[in-house]
Amino acid sequence: MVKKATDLLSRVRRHIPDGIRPAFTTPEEWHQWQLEQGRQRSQALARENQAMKMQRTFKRSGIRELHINCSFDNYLVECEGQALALARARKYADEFEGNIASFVFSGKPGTGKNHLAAAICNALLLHGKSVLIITVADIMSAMKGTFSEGAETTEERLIEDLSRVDLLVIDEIGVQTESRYEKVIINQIVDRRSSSKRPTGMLTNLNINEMNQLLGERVMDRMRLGNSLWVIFNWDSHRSRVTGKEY
Ligand SMILES: Nc1ncnc2c1ncn2[C@@H]1O[C@H](COP(=O)(O)OP(=O)(O)OP(=O)(O)O)[C@@H](O)[C@H]1O
Repeated sequence: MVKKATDLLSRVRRHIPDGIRPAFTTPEEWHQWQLEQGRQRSQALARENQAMKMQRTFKRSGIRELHINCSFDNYLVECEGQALALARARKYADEFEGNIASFVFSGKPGTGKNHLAAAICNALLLHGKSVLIITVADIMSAMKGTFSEGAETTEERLIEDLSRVDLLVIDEIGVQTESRYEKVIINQIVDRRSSSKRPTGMLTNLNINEMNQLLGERVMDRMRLGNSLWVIFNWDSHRSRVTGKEY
């Protein structure tokens, strides 16, 4: 078997142009290469299954329609704050691999918090990561749905699913009326994600003190793990200029 593989490899090698380095040169390297390919394929499949499950549960994929084409390149910079927010978001995406740092984008409506969060997620998707941007309201209605008769999933499984996405961005923190259940669920998600070294993004109109008050010190402390990113979006809303046809 090894001899056959060696013969085949030496025949193949004769046809490889000079200067091209093959992925494997010995039967052992070939075997390792095949194992690695298999591992990558099964990871891709698991990711795809998870994305489909998310789509079924939340009735949509990781990024909402309006933000599906948001990128770093189509974020307009007209003030220093925007330039800094853009640079920091871009750096966050570049340094995502193996990083446990979470981020909080806080500030006025329409300033591009979702835009830059979607740009981060779109960049990560290109690198095969799983992402989900979801509002607190959507999380809560999915959670409440698990209590109804014949529900496909359980509260525990839903929390587990939300904890496994490579980057989960929770939007509209502080929009809902404050409820104890909501606080407990966010606490559990952030806790589980941080203990499995997965970062969480948060988008909010609240300031840091209000976030501390709403979510509690436990959650906010976990959000500060590692080299976490906090950006304040304090310029004017861009919404009146959106036509829906720009990208
Ligand atoms: N600097 C910008 N360049 C280009 N488009 C922008 C910029 N800022 C915001 N937008 C666009 O304006 C719209 C509103 O922005 P976005 O949804 O990111 O706001 P937000 O800060 O998340 O607001 P809210 O707090 O109300 O959820 C989006 O369509 C977004 O793509």
